[in-house]
Amino acid sequence: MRPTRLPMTHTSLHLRRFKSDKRINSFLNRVQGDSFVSERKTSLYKSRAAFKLLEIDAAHRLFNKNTRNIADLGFAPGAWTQVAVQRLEAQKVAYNILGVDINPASPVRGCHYIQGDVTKKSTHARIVEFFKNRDERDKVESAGDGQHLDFIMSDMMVNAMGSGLSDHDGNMYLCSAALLLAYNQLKPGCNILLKVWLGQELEEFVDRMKLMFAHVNTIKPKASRSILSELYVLGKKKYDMKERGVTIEQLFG
Ligand SMILES: C[S@@+](CC[C@H](N)C(=O)[O-])C[C@H]1O[C@@H](n2cnc3c(N)ncnc32)[C@H](O)[C@@H]1O
Repeated sequence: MRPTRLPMTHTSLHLRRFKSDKRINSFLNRVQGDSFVSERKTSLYKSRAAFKLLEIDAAHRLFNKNTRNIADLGFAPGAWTQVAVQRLEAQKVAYNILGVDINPASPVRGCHYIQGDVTKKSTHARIVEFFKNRDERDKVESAGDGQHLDFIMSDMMVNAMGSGLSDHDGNMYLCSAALLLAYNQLKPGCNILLKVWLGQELEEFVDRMKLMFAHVNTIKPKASRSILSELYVLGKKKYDMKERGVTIEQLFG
């Protein structure tokens, strides 16, 4: 009998990372017993990541009438954008959501997507251009020094196979790139949500965030598997960097 082939879902793509049958079986056992994966199969979300964001939103009200311009960094396959759309449409908020991912992806209906590496200056320039054009079209004034973003969410994670960095180091690098975008483009008073990976640089990273945000919370959603070193950090109410005298050098060395 021919072996049953798994469909090419996100899960099966992950399976390519496991070399032995033993590791594949142990992964499958874990995933098959995971209620959030079962829930995803019956929901419309593109990945189980949606449930983490739904949980954080339920506790912190991330999406509201003041979150019009949103950058979704590490967008693919798009579940976080789906959640944002759902939450904003429920509140009748007009939105501009731009998904950015280093890998190819399809945009979510009503939103936009660009393929780009968030650690590259050129990608930041494309993000700024997108929101600048949207604000001009919608006749919305930018804040401070031409800031356009109302919320940044980043679920970015390095591909351990290709980056040559450890999960923690790679993740810290991505988070710094997201924080730099926030320094330059997030409006004062606005929030950022970042996926972080436990490790030795995390404390220092959170301290840096405290120079930028009035409140910084560390969150472990139930939907994030407990065995993973994954956490989320929410920076709330960005300070006005100029007014506070916080320089880019202080933050990024
Ligand atoms: C956990 S997945 C994100 C899942 C997504 N939040 C969702 O709801 O569907 C992490 C994503 O980060 C992306 N990523 C990793 N490094 C990146 C980089 N340098 N720039 C942009 N995206 C990156 C990966 O391609 C991957 O799609």
